Amino acid sequence: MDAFTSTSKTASNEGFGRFVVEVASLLTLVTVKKLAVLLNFSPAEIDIIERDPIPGYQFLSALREKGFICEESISPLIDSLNSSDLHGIAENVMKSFRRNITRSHPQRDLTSDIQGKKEHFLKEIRETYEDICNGVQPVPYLRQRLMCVDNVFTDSGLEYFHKQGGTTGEGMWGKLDSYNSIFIDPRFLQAMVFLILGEPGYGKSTLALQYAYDWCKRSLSSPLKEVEILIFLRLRYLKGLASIFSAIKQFLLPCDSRLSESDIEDIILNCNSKVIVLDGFDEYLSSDNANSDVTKIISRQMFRDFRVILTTRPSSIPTRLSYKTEKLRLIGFDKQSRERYILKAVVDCNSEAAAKIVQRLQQNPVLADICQVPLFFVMFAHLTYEKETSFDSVLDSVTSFFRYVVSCFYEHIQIKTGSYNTATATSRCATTHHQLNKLAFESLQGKNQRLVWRKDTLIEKIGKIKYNELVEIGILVEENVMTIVDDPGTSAADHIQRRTDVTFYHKLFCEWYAAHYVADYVTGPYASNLQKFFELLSPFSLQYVYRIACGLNPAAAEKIIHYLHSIEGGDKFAILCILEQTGKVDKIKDIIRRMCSQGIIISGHESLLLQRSTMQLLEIAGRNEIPIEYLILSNCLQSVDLATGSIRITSGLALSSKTPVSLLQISMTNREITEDEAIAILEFSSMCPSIRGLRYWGCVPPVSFRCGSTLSTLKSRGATVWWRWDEYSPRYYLNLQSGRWENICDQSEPTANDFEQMPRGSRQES
Ligand SMILES: Nc1ncnc2c1ncn2[C@@H]1O[C@H](COP(=O)(O)OP(=O)(O)OP(=O)(O)O)[C@@H](O)[C@H]1O
Repeated sequence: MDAFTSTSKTASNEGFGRFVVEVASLLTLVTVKKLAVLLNFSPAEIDIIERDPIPGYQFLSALREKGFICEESISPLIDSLNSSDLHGIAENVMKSFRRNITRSHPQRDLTSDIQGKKEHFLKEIRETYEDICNGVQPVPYLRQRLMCVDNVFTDSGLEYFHKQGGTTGEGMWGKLDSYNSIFIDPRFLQAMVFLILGEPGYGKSTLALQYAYDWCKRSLSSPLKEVEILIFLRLRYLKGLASIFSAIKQFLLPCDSRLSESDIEDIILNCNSKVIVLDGFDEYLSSDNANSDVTKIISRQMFRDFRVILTTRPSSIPTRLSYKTEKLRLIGFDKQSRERYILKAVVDCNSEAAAKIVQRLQQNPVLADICQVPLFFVMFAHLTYEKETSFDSVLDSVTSFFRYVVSCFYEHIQIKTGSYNTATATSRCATTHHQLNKLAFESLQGKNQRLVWRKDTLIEKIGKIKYNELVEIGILVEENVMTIVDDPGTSAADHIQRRTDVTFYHKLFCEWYAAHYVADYVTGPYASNLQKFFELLSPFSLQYVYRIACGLNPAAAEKIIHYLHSIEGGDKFAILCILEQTGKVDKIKDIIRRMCSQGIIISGHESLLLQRSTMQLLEIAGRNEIPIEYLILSNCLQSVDLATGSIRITSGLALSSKTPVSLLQISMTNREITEDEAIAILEFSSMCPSIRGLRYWGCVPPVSFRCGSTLSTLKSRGATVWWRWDEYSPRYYLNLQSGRWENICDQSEPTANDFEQMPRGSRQES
């Protein structure tokens, strides 16, 4: 029994009765009928209400009988008023409830019963989590088919950063068995803060929600069943809120909860095992000041006995993190995760239907790479299943994928409303959204990202028609939120207010519209100081904005790629942008030439998409006879196939011997190279007419090579073969006559002992 029920049984009915009478006068017949339908009243029940001389009273009595309202809570009534956009009435109902019920419970002393309050608090936050967990929408327009996170969540792989270099920040990523490992793996016994990183759409919020679900349901398989309290907060809503207790009250408790912020503080102090999940630091960045509670929590100046899970994009890591922080990252969906997702969330275990979806994905390798990103894959899988048609083969870039997805949304809604024809679907989808594009761009700027708007403000900016359309499609999502108004002079009854806020279905949709703005702006008449313009949006935090802008407009691509090429670390990114342009590279040949002249690296740590894009860049270079100064294959060698003249890298992609590379470097610091591999690489190099140099780095090649014809081919071409352990060790070159290594300084041959003594184990990449 909780603190409220223990006293409410003795509470006078008077207060509640007065409340019912007051509220009955606020509810007209039209309102009552609307609410009754929302609350699933039967036609017969509605008929009785309609016939009553005071329908509001009859309706409230029925609500009371059905248990929808009682002295403890009137949430269903408030929620249905809010979802009918009757916010004014909802507020007045709340005021009446507070006025009458509080007055009729003068003896209610919550502080005297902390245990009761705790139970009540846990019950209330569990209910909130249940609502959120049951509202997962894999595709925006499928609102009628909300799913429970547990029915879609696929444990796709979490890696943790294993520190090796003390304070130097060196280390390696290793895979964890499951998302629950952070609570049970002995390596994390001391860890108090878990920083979970993930690129856009990689599933940070979904994972955070799954933790909330496991705790809420006390899932038997979850270590969270032992945890007494779990606080789950989405940081984007906490902007401007300094107090965590205020945030908990505002976002986790029902609007009519009688627990105060200080109650919450007491309850939390009195809990034993505690976890707090803070989702989306990247959307909170601007509020990251030393005085905010969130900052204090993640730096462990507050809630020290909490285990903290913080999710963010890799480009937005908090500066004030506790030294007891473990870094983890989400790695996206591999083939197995994708298949598991389809079976679990799309086809209801129908393996034949699942195979069809997988087959469609495999038909297009670029699409398969894009679908490493769970957000994209999930939309692909559901749309493919829904539409029963193959995805068009022109889906060869993120831009074309997004364009297709958005057009599916429009098409769907038109079919639903009976207004569908291909022409209108396409033209409505292609309609320019200048205001929305601008708003999206501005909302992503700098550290002041702002991804939630008030409904009225947004309507004012983009117009009611467009607004309604985007809400109907599901690209914009309305949310009822409770706010606490602390302005001087605010009466107690007005302290808590409700309003409708709006956000994008997913941040990537905001980036999609912002990309349109970028593409238009940089090719428009006002594009004078582009450097300054680009600095407004960091390309590294918002890669999709730039990639999509390139895909939308080749002229914009030219400018963006020029800019990326001029900034540190922009080259790799520029490759992704180049590939968004679906093959037309004439205008950027000079940039490709410059990139190739500076050398290209393919690393095993990179995403499959980046590897594929880099490979495509090499192909473009080959087709256009652009020489590549050097190519480093770093920790990504899989095998060498001499029959086809190719090197296969770990992602499964192949490098052809026709690639016009001058110097090839094989860096292997993650494992030893075998003798057969080293010889095969040498033979591969002899097959590449352009190769003038081969370098082995960080590995121990064979003592000698006995492949006379290969060596003489290389010699006749004037090629040199080098070997070096690391930048501090001696450099050896291969005598192409004898097939033996010689020290470059004194021509001495390394002894067998020298080879033996080479340190083994993982080292830093060159
Ligand atoms: N592990 C998963 N299991 C099932 N679905 C997932 C998973 N991860 C992501 N998804 C799907 O991808 C969508 C996007 O994921 P989510 O919003 O969690 O990404 P995010 O990393 O938080 O993105 P962002 O950084 O852009 O906010 C989800 O709505 C969900 O449909």
